[in-house]
Amino acid sequence: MDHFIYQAEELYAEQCQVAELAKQHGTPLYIYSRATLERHWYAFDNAVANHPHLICYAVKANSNIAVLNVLARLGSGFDIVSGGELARVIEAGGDPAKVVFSGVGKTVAEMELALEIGIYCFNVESAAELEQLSVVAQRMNKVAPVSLRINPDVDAGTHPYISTGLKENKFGIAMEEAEAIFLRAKELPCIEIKGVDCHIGSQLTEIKPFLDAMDRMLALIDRLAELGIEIKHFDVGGGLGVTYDDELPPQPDVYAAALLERLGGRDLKLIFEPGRAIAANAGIFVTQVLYLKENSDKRFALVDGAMNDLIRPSLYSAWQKIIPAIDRGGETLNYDVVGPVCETGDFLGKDRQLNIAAGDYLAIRSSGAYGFTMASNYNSRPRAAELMVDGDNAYVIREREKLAQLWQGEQLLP
Ligand SMILES: Cc1ncc(COP(=O)(O)O)c(C=O)c1O
Ligand SMILES: N[C@@H](CCCC[NH3+])C(=O)O
Repeated sequence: MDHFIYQAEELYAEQCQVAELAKQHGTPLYIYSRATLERHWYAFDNAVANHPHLICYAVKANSNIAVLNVLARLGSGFDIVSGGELARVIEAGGDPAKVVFSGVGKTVAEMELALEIGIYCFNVESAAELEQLSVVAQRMNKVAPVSLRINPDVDAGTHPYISTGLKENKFGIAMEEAEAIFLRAKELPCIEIKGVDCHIGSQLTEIKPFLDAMDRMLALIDRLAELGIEIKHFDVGGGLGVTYDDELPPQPDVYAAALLERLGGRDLKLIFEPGRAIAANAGIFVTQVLYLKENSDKRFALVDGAMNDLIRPSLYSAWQKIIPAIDRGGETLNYDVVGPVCETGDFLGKDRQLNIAAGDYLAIRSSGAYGFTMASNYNSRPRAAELMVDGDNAYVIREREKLAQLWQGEQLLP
């Protein structure tokens, strides 16, 4: 069920009219739906209800503390990749005992913070990181719970920039080295082996690469058992895709059922790290048309939102649906929807059929994940405001940045 639908010609976010919210709060503006976030989270949790599991929402997708808090209230765990994300989880009321810490470049300070707070486990991505973590844990008189992230070398069939499970990618430990590094981990007194993990890429729309990865990981788990290394959990990572256009990715229940079948009777807790599948279609990005302009044979809609607010189209040539907040009906024209940033690559969508006039509001759909979290202040543009709707209430969950925040922390020379 979609919570961003038209009632007559007006687009609604749950029971709030989008154009009204835009008028009231200004644009550019992110709007998230609480009901959608919750429904998406439960889709994962219910899919594995009969098996020991933990759903660790990938904070990088959308890290607003109100979003994290909504999920924490459901009992969600969190997948983090920095000390900053850990701090957000704590601020949002998340349970550190349900946090997994991924990432190829954890610093000593981040390790210390996570050990101090007491997280569920570190997803260690190299032999060097394991040694560093062991030193830090020993110094702090703590035991670091770890999983080793293994690179299963499967082709996720997604955009090269968001594919992570191939040998040539920087992520994880090569399968050939896995056993040796596990044996080393077993020797280290301040390291406790908990599990294995993998994450092969993002926006996967087929189940096969997940199953290929799982087969390789389960074979590894069996080999480790022969070496006397007991694996308690298997973290399958995130990566399940969403519908931006006409993709038909497997739903979480179908995906989970396939994984559970492959798991056989193994006594392994399953951890999932979904980001996009929970947040993307729980959000829209709203922008106002400033000007319409025609150059030779091209028509442009210049809007007040830009690549600094939503970089996916510019960075990955990602396609996201663009719809009017109030549908005028009638004849449409072909537009490139572009922002005010001084880059040719600053566009939100190309070749879109729209019937619009200056002043109209447009909603860019599927913007709840990797939208605001990838925003910047490029061109000294204050970052957008964020709202969360909950039924017929809308809450400001992040104020629009003020101009003075642009140079906060900067200093003139004496
Ligand atoms: C280790 C890890 N886990 C989870 C995710 C979340 O991925 P997605 O948003 O595709 O579910 C990512 C990002 O791709 C990741 O790198
Ligand atoms: N930022 C990417 C996803 C990257 C996933 C990070 N591991 C996107 O917007 O599609």
